Amino acid sequence: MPHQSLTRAEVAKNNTEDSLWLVIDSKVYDVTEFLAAHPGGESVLKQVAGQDATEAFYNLHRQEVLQKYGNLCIGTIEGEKPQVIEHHPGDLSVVPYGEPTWLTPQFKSPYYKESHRRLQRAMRIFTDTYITPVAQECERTGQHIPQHLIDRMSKAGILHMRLGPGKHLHGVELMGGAVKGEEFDYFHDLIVTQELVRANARGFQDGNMAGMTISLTAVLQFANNEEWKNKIAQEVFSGKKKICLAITEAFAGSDVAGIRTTAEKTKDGKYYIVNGTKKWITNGVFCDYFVTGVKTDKGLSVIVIERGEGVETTPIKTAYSAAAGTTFITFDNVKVPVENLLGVENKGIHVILSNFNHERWMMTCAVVRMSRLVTEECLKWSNQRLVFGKKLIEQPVIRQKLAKMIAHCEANQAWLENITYQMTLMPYKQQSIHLAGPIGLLKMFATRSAHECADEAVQIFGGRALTQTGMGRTIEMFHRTYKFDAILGGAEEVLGDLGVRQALKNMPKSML
Ligand code: HEM
Repeated sequence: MPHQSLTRAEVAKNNTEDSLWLVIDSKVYDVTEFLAAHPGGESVLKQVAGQDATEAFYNLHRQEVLQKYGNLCIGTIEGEKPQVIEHHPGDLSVVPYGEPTWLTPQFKSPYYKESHRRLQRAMRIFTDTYITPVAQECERTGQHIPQHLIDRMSKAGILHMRLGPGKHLHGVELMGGAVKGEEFDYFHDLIVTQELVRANARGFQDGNMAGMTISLTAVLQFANNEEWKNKIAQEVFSGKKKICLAITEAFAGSDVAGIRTTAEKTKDGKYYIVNGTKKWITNGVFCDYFVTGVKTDKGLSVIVIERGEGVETTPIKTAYSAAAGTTFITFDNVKVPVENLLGVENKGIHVILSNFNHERWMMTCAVVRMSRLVTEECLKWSNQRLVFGKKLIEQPVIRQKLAKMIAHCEANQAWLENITYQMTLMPYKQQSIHLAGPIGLLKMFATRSAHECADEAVQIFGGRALTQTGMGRTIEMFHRTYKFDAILGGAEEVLGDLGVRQALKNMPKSML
């Protein structure tokens, strides 16, 4: 039926299961054929046949449901204009606190320049258009990221940007010229991470090349052979090959020095023979290269192992989607050329530690943004949900919960931006000296905040926060997965301790 102008009287006539129309936000929907397929059942629709069902609908559904089922819409009520704001790719949230202050029109920020704003706009459109639909599908099915999306991200320079500022960005076209590679700083880096998170799929978020962000950096920084380094960089940045970091073992998590995988040199000194296992390796299932922590004769070393004979990867079932590609790896007499060593033999701890700050900072960017998304969901839901005859938000106890969540999000983003600003002014070595502690404390606090936000959000959403589809699905996912941020990249307790120990190094020797 063509889209038409209809009167409420005409709608009212279509009130049987043979022809069942209803009005939602001044638009008319013919749900006759949809009755049997409606996830909420037939009877509820029959109860509002021929009537205005706007209030009932928004009490139970997200606006996106109407966008998805747009084909059921047959017209608009004569002389009326729909009130509901539809989301278009690239749109900023209109929910208070739905965006950080620098993206809120009435506020200013000293940190962001025009190139940051251009990049943010380009990343938001890209994420909304290309990443979110794939992310949602993969999160649900557990499929790994498809090659076509990797290729598209590679072309847009997103894979390059994920590694943070550096020479690898020079001369690379980034998001159609939104920012020059030479100008790319840690605020651009923050923007890329925070925009990608909005795809709202925690397992996929890690499945989307998280392994690369923490392992290719080590190759670029510590490879001993320029030609070999460029080959790997080219293969990975073009999306043809995948790479991940393989440090953690059943025997050693945060205690990196405790790893047991061994690499013994052959008699001719040309190869390492690697034996051992790795656990919880993000992306490992689909990777070609493994930047691996091993025990050599006098200490810890890091070598790049290529998938081949003796390398076996099996998926590990975790609390988040299999889209992350979390793996158990077995190395069984794997022959690795000694040229694949990164940095200096037995000094691998430097290679591993040098990566940590950026990883932890990136994880903080992500969890802080995700906490905001959850807070935004709670604000929307409380303003839409009717219980005990009034909106949820009219209950003071709900407003208290929202206040706490907002305060955590704002505090974390402000601290994050402060640290990011320091990072833009310090070379990487200085960052390790001065910022390892503050970044550790920030990540610890951000995941404690995530814990608070997840807990309050579940109480606000009730049963829907325990359901993987429908209104509460974002809350259910966040509550199930925020611990990944609290454990990966250094557990909260380890990072808190690091922060205080680093601070103590700067305590004056004399008593104060
Ligand atoms: C064009 C009209 C409608 C469409 C396309 C639609 C679609 C859906 C979808 C996709 C769901 C699954 C949950 C979700 O994804 O959010 C759902 C659930 C539900 N729907 Fe509808 N719906 C429509 C109208 C209505 C109306 C008018 C009512 C009530 C009068 C209603 C009552 C329900 C109920 C009770 C559920 C279960 C929700 C829960 O327990 O969380 N639906 N609907």
